[in-house]
Amino acid sequence: MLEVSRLRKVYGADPQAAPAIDDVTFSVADREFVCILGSSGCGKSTLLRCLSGLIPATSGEILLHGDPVLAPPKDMAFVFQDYSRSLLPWMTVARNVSFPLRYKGVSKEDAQKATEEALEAVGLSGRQKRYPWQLSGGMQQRVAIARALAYRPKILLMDEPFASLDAQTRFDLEDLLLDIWRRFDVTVLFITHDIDEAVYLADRVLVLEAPAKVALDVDIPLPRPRDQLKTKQLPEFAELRTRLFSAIQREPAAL
Ligand SMILES: Nc1ncnc2c1ncn2[C@@H]1O[C@H](COP(=O)(O)OP(=O)(O)OP(=O)(O)O)[C@@H](O)[C@H]1O
Repeated sequence: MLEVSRLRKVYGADPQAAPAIDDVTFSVADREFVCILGSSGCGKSTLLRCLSGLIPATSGEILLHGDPVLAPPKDMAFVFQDYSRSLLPWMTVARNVSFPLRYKGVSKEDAQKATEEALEAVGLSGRQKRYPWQLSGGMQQRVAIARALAYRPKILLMDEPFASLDAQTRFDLEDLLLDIWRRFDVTVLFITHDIDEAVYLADRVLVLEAPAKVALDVDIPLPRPRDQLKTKQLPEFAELRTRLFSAIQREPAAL
């Protein structure tokens, strides 16, 4: 369980500066898939960076399984939008996936096994000896996902991981992620500004409004497994999309 209460973040030392996050409270249950939706600049990435322990909050509390998050927790992994900067170009695909495991104290044999399993899960078994720059953008993002998976996280934080990919690759990776989420029993917190993506993936969608306040918390009761065509044709899908779209446009009627 992840619990966020009264979180506030002001960048810099000036206490009068506008907050990037004002007053955010929510919780995420174990194995839940939660999407965070909000317009550009409303504080989504700042929120994720605070949750990951990469930057300190100005005030408020983040608890992961009851423990305060003050630094990146061991059982948390991240996938960011910019895969080209998160993969190390001088390391092979296999090394990119396995190197964080050394810092976790995993033996060489176990790291190799976890790497092979993770690369298989993302459909890249045959590319272990390639370098990231020899792969397409979608494949590079699969490597980043494999690296997160090999780490065996209990919670996966993803910051617009598919935003810079073409539509077909994006749909494929959304389905891959749902499959992985089901198989690996992981909690996922996924940031996006794509309403369809949020509704398609999530159990629950939180809408943030600037400066990062939770404006809406919506359950997504669509049946699983989901299907890119059939799920998106459901009338409930269209209703949820309209409701979230109105909330993002800040139409009071929708809130
Ligand atoms: N390192 C920083 N120093 C100062 N201000 C920052 C910093 N990072 C972000 N901000 C400010 O905090 C606010 C929220 O930014 P953030 O990147 O969290 O928004 P976002 O919702 O993720 O945006 P986008 O969807 O465009 O990525 C913005 O006003 C931004 O200018």
